[in-house]
Amino acid sequence: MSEKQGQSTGLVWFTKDLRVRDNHSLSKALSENEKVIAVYFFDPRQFSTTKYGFKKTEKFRAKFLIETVENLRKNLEKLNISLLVFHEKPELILPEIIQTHQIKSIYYQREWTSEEVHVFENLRKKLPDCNFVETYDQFLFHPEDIPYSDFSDIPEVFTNFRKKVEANAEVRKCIEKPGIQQENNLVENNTEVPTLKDLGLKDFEIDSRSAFPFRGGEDAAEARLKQYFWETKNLKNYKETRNGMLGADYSSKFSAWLANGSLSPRYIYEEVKKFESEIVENESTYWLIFELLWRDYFKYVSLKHGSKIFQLKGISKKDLDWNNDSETFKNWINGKTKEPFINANMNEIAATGFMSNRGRQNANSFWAKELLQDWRKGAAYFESMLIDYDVHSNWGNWIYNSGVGNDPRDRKFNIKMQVERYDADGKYQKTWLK
Ligand SMILES: Cc1cc2nc3c(=O)[nH]c(=O)nc-3n(C[C@H](O)[C@H](O)[C@H](O)COP(=O)(O)OP(=O)(O)OC[C@H]3O[C@@H](n4cnc5c(N)ncnc54)[C@H](O)[C@@H]3O)c2cc1C
Repeated sequence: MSEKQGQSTGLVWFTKDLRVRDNHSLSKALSENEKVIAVYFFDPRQFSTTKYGFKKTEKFRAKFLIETVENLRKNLEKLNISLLVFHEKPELILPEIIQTHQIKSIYYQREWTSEEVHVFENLRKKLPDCNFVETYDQFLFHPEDIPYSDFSDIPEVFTNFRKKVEANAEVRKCIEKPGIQQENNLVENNTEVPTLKDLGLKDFEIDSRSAFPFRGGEDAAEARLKQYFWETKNLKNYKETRNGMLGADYSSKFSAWLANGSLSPRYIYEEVKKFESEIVENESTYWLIFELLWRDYFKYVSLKHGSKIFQLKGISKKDLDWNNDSETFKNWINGKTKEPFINANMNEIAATGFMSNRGRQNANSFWAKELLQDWRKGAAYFESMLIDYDVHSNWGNWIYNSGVGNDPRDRKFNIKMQVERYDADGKYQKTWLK
């Protein structure tokens, strides 16, 4: 339905699409309803302790998320849209909101991994009269636009996927930020954004060595893009610097904002195209889009293979022998292995919630292919710690680097050679082995 329903109120349920710009659920709700309100849930399940004994979400991502939701609330308020915020399971609160505000339709980003689907399915059962409007809004290349009619046709090799997508699909244009609504669109809102303490976590100062010294939220994301592209023009050297490990500027650092949806990949794409026409078009400008295609690819891998990405065999048919030694795990996470380079990386993630792509590949390969430990425990630890945790990118990269995914070469990283190539002067290790 594209016309406004008489006096209807639509609810935008924000999940991992925490932005105002280029947000399809928000735009759709505004175009189809007289009034629109919004809601966000800090779901306690996301802050519980895992079977491995650590938090599902550690303080780094939690703080970033709090900042993101505060910023979203402010930006929505400027449009006269209220964001209700709860620290509770959605299925316990949504039915009441639906009733109080006489909501006919709920708009949200479509997800397909098991935990998210479980919540949505539960709600559909509880609210049979409600219209659930789902939109894929996390991709660069929309699922309806890629040249595969069925997800089962997605190739197992990234290059085959990339080439066909690049030749046959286009990135959809961003939609503009919505206009300001009438003041009577606002509703009474006594809800509060929880603190780290409310989520069972301790407050902390950002480590001065952090490669990710940024705040959460759409405003910070756009400021970072402006700085990386337009002020410093770092984008034009991205391909040469992207394998760096120290400082904020060797790579874009877009991942954390992309992961919670405060930055749209289509917006990045449009800005790259603008940069190419106004400043320079080179291998580096292309490479950022190339990396965003990797991001898409892991989403398509999980759409194709479902929960296999969380299972020991991954998407392979390999029955490998995996160990499960708790002392080895402790040494790995505490930076006490025999490899100083791995230790430095593990110290970095423990102190900041961030690790470079180079570091992640090495830490993963060492855990799974050198120590031969259950790769899922390593992936779960990264899920806990990473400020930019994304279910598809994390588990997809982990199966890829552990030999149970879609790396056609099944590489094991030679740590000594990696050090020679990426930390020959030892600066990175000196920074993180203090
Ligand atoms: C074991 C392992 C776990 C990972 N877990 C995550 C995760 O949970 N969340 C996450 O966003 N990325 C993950 N990555 C991918 C990658 O390491 C990060 O996206 C990247 O380091 C983030 O820094 P950046 O934004 O500066 O990247 P840039 O080099 O600036 O790249 C730009 C964007 O491209 C995408 N991208 C780049 N490399 C990859 C990749 N290998 N896979 C998927 N997307 C990529 C990201 O969205 C990134 O923000 C993981 C990689 C490995 C090897």
